[in-house]
Amino acid sequence: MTSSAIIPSPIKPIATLPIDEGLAQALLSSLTEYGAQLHGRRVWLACSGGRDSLALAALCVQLYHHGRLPFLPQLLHVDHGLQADSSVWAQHVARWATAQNLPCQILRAQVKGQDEQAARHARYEVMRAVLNTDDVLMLAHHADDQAETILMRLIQGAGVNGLSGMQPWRTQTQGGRRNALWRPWLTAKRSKISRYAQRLQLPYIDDPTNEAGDNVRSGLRRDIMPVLATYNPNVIDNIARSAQLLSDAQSIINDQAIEDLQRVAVSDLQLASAQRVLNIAVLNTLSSYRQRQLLHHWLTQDEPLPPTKQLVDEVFGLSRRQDSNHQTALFWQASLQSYVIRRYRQRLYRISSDWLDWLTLPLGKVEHVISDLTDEVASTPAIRQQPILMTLRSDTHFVWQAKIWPHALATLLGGDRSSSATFSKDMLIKDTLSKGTLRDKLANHQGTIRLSFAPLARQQRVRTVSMPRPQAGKKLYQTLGIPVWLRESLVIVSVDCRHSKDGQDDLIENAAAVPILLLSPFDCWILHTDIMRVESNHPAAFDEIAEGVVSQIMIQKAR
Ligand SMILES: Nc1ncnc2c1ncn2[C@@H]1O[C@H](COP(=O)(O)OP(=O)(O)OP(=O)(O)O)[C@@H](O)[C@H]1O
Repeated sequence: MTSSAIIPSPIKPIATLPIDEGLAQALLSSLTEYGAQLHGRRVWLACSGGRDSLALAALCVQLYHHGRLPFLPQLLHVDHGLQADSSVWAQHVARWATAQNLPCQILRAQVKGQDEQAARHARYEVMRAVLNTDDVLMLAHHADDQAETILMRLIQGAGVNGLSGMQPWRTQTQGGRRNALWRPWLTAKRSKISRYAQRLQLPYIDDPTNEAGDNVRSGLRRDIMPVLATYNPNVIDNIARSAQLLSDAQSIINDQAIEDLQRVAVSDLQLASAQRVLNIAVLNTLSSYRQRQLLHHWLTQDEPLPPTKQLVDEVFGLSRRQDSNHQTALFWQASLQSYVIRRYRQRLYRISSDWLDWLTLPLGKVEHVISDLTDEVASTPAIRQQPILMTLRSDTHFVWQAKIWPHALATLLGGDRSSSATFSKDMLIKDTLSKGTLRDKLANHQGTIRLSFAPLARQQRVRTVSMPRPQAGKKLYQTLGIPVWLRESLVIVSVDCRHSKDGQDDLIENAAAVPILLLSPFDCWILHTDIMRVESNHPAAFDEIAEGVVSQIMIQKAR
């Protein structure tokens, strides 16, 4: 309730007045249906002070007083501060609650904008801040509200989900906290609630805009619903029944989309809400209506509101393209954050703008010195489990750490004698360099080994063990299948060796750092060098040497 209202007559206690059995049944049967979810949870009631929510609060008081309701909800009233007298309404609700022995909290919302939508948004925001995880918030929406909602959505072109109307029970998670909205009166008619409120002489606040007809909802209420009732007096119940049927249909669609998504999502490239990836080839095995449904579901993950049909159609179109132009980027400003949807090769990416921004942050140079690889690799299994962890890039949203496993590194460099590697000494690359060279030192683990991590320069030529010759820039990205947005996030890991001279560590003369690995946040490639004992047909044996670990930092909103 946001507009000027009429402040009503005196307040009377209602606990012992007669109960409306029809309305009580509506509430109690919803209580039975959601009893398991309600068990042990704190229940609040959002009370505008209007007829419906005051009547629901009154019924709760009465049923509780008669021992038919096991809890008494606490009232939450939101003062939108949009009208000069809104604080007077707030005081009125608080006084009524006190007279009924109902706990009540008055909250002040900061509304950005003037319309109903802005007020509703601000209202839920401020109420959510009060709710603890798993709390339940009762709303007084009723069958007439439901019918109006469905008609409104119908003329806006909603799909099955929208035409399912408001759900009697809906859980929502935001900022890491989960709570539930409960609408126990969706089967109760407005006319019944009005009669009940009058019988109890409830001092509700009358909001004249409800009947003014100057917005879509009140226009439908005033002009359309009475006309529809002349065709079928059960119009409200019938629309509610259609909504229920569509709600069941939506559940089936959701189950199907979840099942399809499990097959089509590329799970090793998922990064919570930052990056979600689909395999287009698998997507194409589904019928086109299931593909569209899956895309709708895929886009909506991590978001409270679905994308438009137009966006789903555009993403569908993108997934169908066969050409090698990967420049198309579809932008989606969703409720919680914005995303870009892109296609690269046979994959579809939904990338959050936080993640895209993070991918452009500069990469620092970092080093790690291993004093004795054989010590780090010592044969106890526990130590073998300890990776070298290097932070390559981090901000308040994401941290990228490279994990290097010393035992795999030792094996790769050719000298882990404790390793049970399948490679024999014979497989070491032929020793053509003189004693005391870097390779020799690495192979014998004399002195210390320095690992350095530096961004891959665009013109830097690199040869992975599966490439016949070194490549740089675009050619390299294409060979390795690195999408455009990951190209500033490539790191070269190099190794060089110091040897002990009079107890001092010194860099070996002319022993330049040798690049051994190329890392991206999701991949690791072993590079071809003559110091390593890996041959191109055996790269898989060293898969375990390194991995990129990117963690998403969940920023909890301060309460
Ligand atoms: N200012 C408010 N403070 C707390 N809850 C509210 C407020 N406004 C609305 N609500 C809750 O949201 C529900 C739906 O809002 P809506 O705007 O349709 O209600 P209303 O017509 O203003 O009030 P009512 O439903 O109480 O007659 C209400 O039934 C009530 O539970």
